[in-house]
Amino acid sequence: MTAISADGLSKRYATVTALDRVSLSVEEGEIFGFLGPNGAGKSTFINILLDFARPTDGSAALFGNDCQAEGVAARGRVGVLPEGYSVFDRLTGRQHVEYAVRSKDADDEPVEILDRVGILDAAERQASDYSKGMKQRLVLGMALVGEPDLLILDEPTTGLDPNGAAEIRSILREERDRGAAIFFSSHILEQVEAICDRVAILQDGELVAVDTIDGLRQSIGGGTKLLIDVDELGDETTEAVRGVDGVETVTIRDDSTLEVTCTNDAKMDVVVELQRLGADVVNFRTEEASLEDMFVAYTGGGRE
Ligand SMILES: Nc1ncnc2c1ncn2[C@@H]1O[C@H](COP(=O)(O)OP(=O)(O)OP(=O)(O)O)[C@@H](O)[C@H]1O
Repeated sequence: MTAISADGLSKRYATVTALDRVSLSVEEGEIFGFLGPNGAGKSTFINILLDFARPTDGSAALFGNDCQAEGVAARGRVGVLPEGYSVFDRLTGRQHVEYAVRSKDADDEPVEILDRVGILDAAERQASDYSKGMKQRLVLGMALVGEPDLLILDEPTTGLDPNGAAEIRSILREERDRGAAIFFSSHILEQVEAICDRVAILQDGELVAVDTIDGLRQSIGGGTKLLIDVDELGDETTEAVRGVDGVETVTIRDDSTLEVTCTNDAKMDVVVELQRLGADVVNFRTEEASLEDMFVAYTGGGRE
């Protein structure tokens, strides 16, 4: 079933178009990554899903329930890790999860949830004394209560050490494998690349790409990037390569290596252009394009 569907969703503030006719859908059983530079409109999109903000045009639905007109029903099957979450001052970790179990009318065992998110040892401590990463694990644990059919997570791994981030990724995979949809925004491209089935890239309120990671790779040049070592690199060389038909991005690595993402057809043209400029090509190899390369290709350089 479709977990999230947005249809021509727009949000305008006085002088800013935060979202511009965004249409997308997220299905149950998939992990969907939501990427975009600062100010692209990611939080606005999530806020409309949760009915913290109202769209100017278009509509959004969760499991077929309109997020605004049927907000309570829409959010009934959803677990949320919001952007600016906070914890209650005097409650322990266990009491937080007990509260989530009661308010969702669920039957989860709080101790099992705390164990799953790796903070069982701190179950009886006041959550206000938890570290940032522990608070984040706690709020994620509360989101998992009641086996939601959709998890909406804002930056679920920020603030966690690498082992912690890997643990959270494996929880998200387990949730996906039991059939839930996971929709999350992230600054950490490597993490999105590691677990997402599909990715959306948002820029200036517009969706510039929605695809699998492999699909994005194909569309920016057959999935490869060229690494060309040249004896001398000047601005004019970079500019000339940028002007070759089919070239998407050109960056310089370590002063003497050109990194070029381009269509398959353009690969030879790049080398021919370098020779025409009199550059001495010392070495030439290809590498799989990373999500970061694709993000740069789609957004023209902005990175969160
Ligand atoms: N309440 C508001 N009033 C006016 N403008 C707003 C409001 N909320 C958001 N905006 C503007 O809408 C645009 C999108 O903001 P949004 O917070 O959705 O971006 P974001 O992609 O979540 O960014 P970040 O990664 O920095 O959190 C920005 O230009 C922002 O200034």
